[in-house]
Amino acid sequence: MYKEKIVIKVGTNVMTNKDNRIVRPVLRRLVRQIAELYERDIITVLVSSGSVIAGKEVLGNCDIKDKTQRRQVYSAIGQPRMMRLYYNIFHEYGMKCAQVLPTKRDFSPGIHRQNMINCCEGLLSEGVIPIANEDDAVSVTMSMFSDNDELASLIAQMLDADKLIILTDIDGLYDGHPQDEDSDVVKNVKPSENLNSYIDDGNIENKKGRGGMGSKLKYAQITAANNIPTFIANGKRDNTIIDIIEGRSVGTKVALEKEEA
Ligand SMILES: Nc1ncnc2c1ncn2[C@@H]1O[C@H](COP(=O)(O)OP(=O)(O)O)[C@@H](O)[C@H]1O
Ligand SMILES: N[C@@H](CCC(=O)OP(=O)(O)O)C(=O)O
Repeated sequence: MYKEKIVIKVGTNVMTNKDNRIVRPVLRRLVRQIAELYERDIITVLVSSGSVIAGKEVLGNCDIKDKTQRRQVYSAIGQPRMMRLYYNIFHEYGMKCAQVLPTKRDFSPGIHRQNMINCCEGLLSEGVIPIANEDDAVSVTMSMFSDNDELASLIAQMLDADKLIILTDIDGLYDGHPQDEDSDVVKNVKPSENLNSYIDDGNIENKKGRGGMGSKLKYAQITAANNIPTFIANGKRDNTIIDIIEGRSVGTKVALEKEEA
């Protein structure tokens, strides 16, 4: 019914500045491109991180010592804040959005998975953009995704998307340390290639989000192996999504077939 159905994942690092504040123009640029695609009959499912950092904006430091409980609390506070931001911006563009908060259980074969499919397909059929995030408030241990890169990959596969675009704060996968002058963005990657030696996620404990580039590469390769071309690209740049859709060489493309250089 639409010409194309794509899944876009936006990470915490994309939407925050160095002071960990959410940067509204970044969200506005993202929604502007989703609205432009909608006019071209391309519908988007958005997977957005940000609830934990948004909760920190509201609450500041908190006294809860347990890490899991702290994440639950920050996220429960921050998720409606994220949705208010998105709701208002989509509204400015004359569009509607909706919140979908799955846990990993919702992807096990059976009724939960079918409920998810029904909900997402129903929203899309009404021209409403589903905005998914892990339900961090209740998802702990067994029901947790490794991060939203995994959630985005599962949604793309579940809905048989035409493309998955993983937006982060860097131009793509680099073939060495990203800050090293000799490192370049790897343009094309196959699902079977082992490029783990390129990954340098450092001290993951101190990160704002959860995933790291290792996770993006892993889930991009899993998604691409299921015949869904997947892009890892810079969401801080102005027109990244439109450039990818129009076939320009942007970021790292992970796909079964490599493009000619
Ligand atoms: N080989 C690599 N190429 C690009 N980025 C890398 C690489 N190794 C590690 N990284 C790190 O991965 C980060 C992006 O992942 P992450 O922090 O999870 O972002 P997000 O919040 O967008 O999910 C980059 O900012 C970069 O520091
Ligand atoms: N679900 C969490 C984000 C988890 C996550 O995967 O973060 P990121 O690596 O920034 O995409 C949140 O909304 O804060």
